[in-house]
Amino acid sequence: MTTLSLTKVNKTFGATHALRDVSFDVAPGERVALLGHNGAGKSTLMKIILGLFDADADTGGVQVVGAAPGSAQARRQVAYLPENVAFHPALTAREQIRYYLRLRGEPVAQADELLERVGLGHAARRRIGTYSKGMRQRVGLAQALIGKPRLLVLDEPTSGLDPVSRREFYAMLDGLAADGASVLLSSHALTEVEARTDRIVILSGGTLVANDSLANLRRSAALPIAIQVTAHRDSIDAVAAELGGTRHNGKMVSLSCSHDDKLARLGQVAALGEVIEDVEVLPPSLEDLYSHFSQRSPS
Ligand SMILES: Nc1ncnc2c1ncn2[C@@H]1O[C@H](COP(=O)(O)OP(=O)(O)OP(=O)(O)O)[C@@H](O)[C@H]1O
Repeated sequence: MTTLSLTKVNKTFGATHALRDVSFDVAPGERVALLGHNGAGKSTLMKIILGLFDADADTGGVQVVGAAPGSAQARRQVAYLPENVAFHPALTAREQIRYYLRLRGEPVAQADELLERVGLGHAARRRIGTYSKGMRQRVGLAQALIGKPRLLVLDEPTSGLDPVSRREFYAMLDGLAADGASVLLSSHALTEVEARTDRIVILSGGTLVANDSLANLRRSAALPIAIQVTAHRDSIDAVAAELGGTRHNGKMVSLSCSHDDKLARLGQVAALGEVIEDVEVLPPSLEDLYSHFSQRSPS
């Protein structure tokens, strides 16, 4: 069974068509990045999944762990982490998580294990008012993990975190996904989701314009691949004459080719033998793909 199933979801606010016929599924254990420019419809879609907004009547369907969004069954299985979490500054993380456990009818003894799991075991008895933003975000994740949710909906979960905290945050998500939880996260930080998610969904002006793995998006976009060839210094003229391309800094030649021509182009480079010092193949980045697909959006 899919964890999340969206079929032709529509949402209008007066004259604003925030979502138009958006359809995609999320499977158990899948990590899906939801991308889109400001106002693309990401938060609206998340709020529909959480049952905070109703989709329009002409929507095909929304199933959250097999139930209607916002129903008691769906709410038990879905966790939400907003971009900016707010907790009582005078409480310790342990007190705060125990409080939420009590509200959810779960044993309060789980608090220590949850905080340990998000890397806050050492600070569990410190007041949240003394925490950094990254630590507060971890308290939010510990709260989201109460009741072992099957779907985690995370709105810009790493915004404002430093690079190390971001990496640690994604490592925690990897562990949760490996245990079978599905993750749907929105982000504007393209480079970090590039490596840490299984599938990319791009919304543009409320319309879904891409929904696939990075590898498949690269194939379907067919954007040029860059090859950077570094020659030994006294050989650069010969290398440039043989390969063409653009010369840089007296040592390097940049080539651009299609996916289908890549191996033939690399063969030409390899045939030059010892005059080549190094070769780097740079596939289109998620940023390139994002611009490509976002611009293709129907108006
Ligand atoms: N409660 C609301 N009332 C009226 N219009 C709304 C409401 N919520 C969202 N919208 C509009 O719907 C569109 C989609 O907004 P949404 O907040 O979903 O975008 P987003 O992709 O989350 O943007 P951001 O990256 O800036 O958070 C926007 O045009 C927004 O102005």
